[in-house]
Amino acid sequence: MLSAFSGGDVRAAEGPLIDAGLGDALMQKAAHGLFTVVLGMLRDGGRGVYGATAVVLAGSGNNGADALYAGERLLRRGVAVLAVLTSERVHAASLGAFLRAGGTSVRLDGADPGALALHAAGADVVIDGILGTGGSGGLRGHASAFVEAFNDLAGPRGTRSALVVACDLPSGIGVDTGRVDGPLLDADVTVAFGAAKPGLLLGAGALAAGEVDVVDIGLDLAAFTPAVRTLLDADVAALLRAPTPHDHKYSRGVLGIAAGSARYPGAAALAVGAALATGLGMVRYLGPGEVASLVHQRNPEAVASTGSVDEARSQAWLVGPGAVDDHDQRRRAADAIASGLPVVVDAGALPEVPERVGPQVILTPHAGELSGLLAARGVDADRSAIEAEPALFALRAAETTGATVLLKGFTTVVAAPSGTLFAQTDASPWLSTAGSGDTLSGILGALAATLAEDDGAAARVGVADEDLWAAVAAAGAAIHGRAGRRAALRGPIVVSDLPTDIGAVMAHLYEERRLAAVM
Ligand SMILES: NC(=O)C1=CN([C@@H]2O[C@H](COP(=O)(O)OP(=O)(O)OC[C@H]3O[C@@H](n4cnc5c(N)ncnc54)[C@H](OP(=O)(O)O)[C@@H]3O)[C@@H](O)[C@H]2O)[C@@H](O)CC1
Ligand SMILES: Nc1ncnc2c1ncn2[C@@H]1O[C@H](COP(=O)(O)OP(=O)(O)O)[C@@H](O)[C@H]1O
Ligand SMILES: [K+]
Repeated sequence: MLSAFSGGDVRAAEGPLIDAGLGDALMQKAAHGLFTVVLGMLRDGGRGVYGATAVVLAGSGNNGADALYAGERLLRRGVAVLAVLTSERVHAASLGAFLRAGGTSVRLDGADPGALALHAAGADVVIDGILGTGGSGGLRGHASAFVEAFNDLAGPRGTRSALVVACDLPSGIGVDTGRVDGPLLDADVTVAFGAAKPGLLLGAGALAAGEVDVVDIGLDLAAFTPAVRTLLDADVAALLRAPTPHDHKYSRGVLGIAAGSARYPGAAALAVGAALATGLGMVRYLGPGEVASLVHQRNPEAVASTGSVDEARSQAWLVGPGAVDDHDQRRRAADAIASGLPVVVDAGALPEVPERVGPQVILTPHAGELSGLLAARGVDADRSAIEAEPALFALRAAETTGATVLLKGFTTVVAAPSGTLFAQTDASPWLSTAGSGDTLSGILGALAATLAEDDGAAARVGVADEDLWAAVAAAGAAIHGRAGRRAALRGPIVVSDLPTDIGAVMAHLYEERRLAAVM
């Protein structure tokens, strides 16, 4: 599990060490970690170390100091390093050490930002030490002009020649929110000190951070609660429930699915296919006969009926994908939500959610649907406001409804009503295609059905019982994202092919768990 701690908590954890006179040692550890990552990137990129060129962007605070001390270490390995001082003030000791090691520095104010940006764009590595956890709001003044010029000249990440390494976080992102106001340097790698910060895992901040590498600087965060968590493969694998020789189809978990309608029959087929590929005892499909026929063309193993929720005994429910303008499907959605069983509520069923439910109800809105859900409860937030601060609004919805809320997007944010947050950035943008959400809901439904009666599941993944459904939702997003990445290797994603990739991801996860057990 990757756990992110708020900027305030990381500072509080540093407090006793700084009081004990270890502040400088912490900074040296941070700088050493940053230096080590940069060395690795130069070597892996085939650029070599001796004779390489680097630009250190150093702001007024300790973040600039970390970057300058890393620059000092690079100089001693034969890298030519220019420090661009982005503020009027600079940490004197680190600049002194940098200059004594043979570095050159230039102040951004008074210099031509375009010329410096051109130099940086031609360097092998740019270290972004403009702002760290002490920053507030987007980049301002000279730093902002420099970054805009660099982005214009160097081009987007992935195509530019300079590697950008963010020191602790990409300067200018909201440390705790991932909110981005104004220009930023998109990092290839972010080297986070002591712990990841929430902004590295959320929304636009996660996009800017690139790969996140956490360097241990000796902080003890045991007394603090993570602000955001990301499940890694091992966590998802630990959560899964594999069939045992004593199982039969009913004990493995039955998922009832009330999805699809005359208008959108395909959504039902996609959700059923994804649920079966995730693995479970049985899918009971409830819906119009013509939709059931379509489901059966692809998945004859689904058991279909036109009956009610009460007549279809299941361990969990999935309601809503493609279910619009259909009175019977609306009634099934309301009944499933009222059943007290775990239920995944998507798309057309979201308006059926009553004022107050429990965390076993997993809502799966995208930003537009969340806007509608909140508006119906007197909270005014349009789509762009939600996209700018996804965690804030997912939490708001979870607190207001009592449900677990999975907010879809580039990063999937899951909020439990307890306040626990997960963020998953496993997906490929190729997943942004119609029907993709229907497969996510099928995966979630299958996980819910297999884990509904598994008392040990929360402990296996290391969360409190009350947060089990949030962890299940995060695991579903991880599986969906991984399957999407795998599918995208073949070309643009065709959602109806995704079950093959879901099955392969599940096989990989079970294998990971088997290996973990024998180690
Ligand atoms: N503490 C420790 O022991 C350790 C800490 N560590 C490191 O310290 C970092 C935190 O350092 P920090 O607290 O000095 O804050 P940091 O972000 O570098 O600078 C803040 C200054 O920037 C300015 N400013 C603010 N907003 C701005 C804006 N939008 N645009 C432009 N300027 C802006 C503002 O100055 P002002 O503008 O007021 O002059 C403010 O005072 C942390 O991320 C990690 O890297 C590691 O070494 C491990 C040990
Ligand atoms: N830019 C993106 N990068 C990665 N995944 C994305 C992106 N945009 C959307 N997704 C994912 O694609 C799916 C889209 O779901 P949704 O909007 O409900 O589609 P539909 O209703 O057509 O099935 C969600 O799982 C979402 O997280
Ligand atoms: K930074």
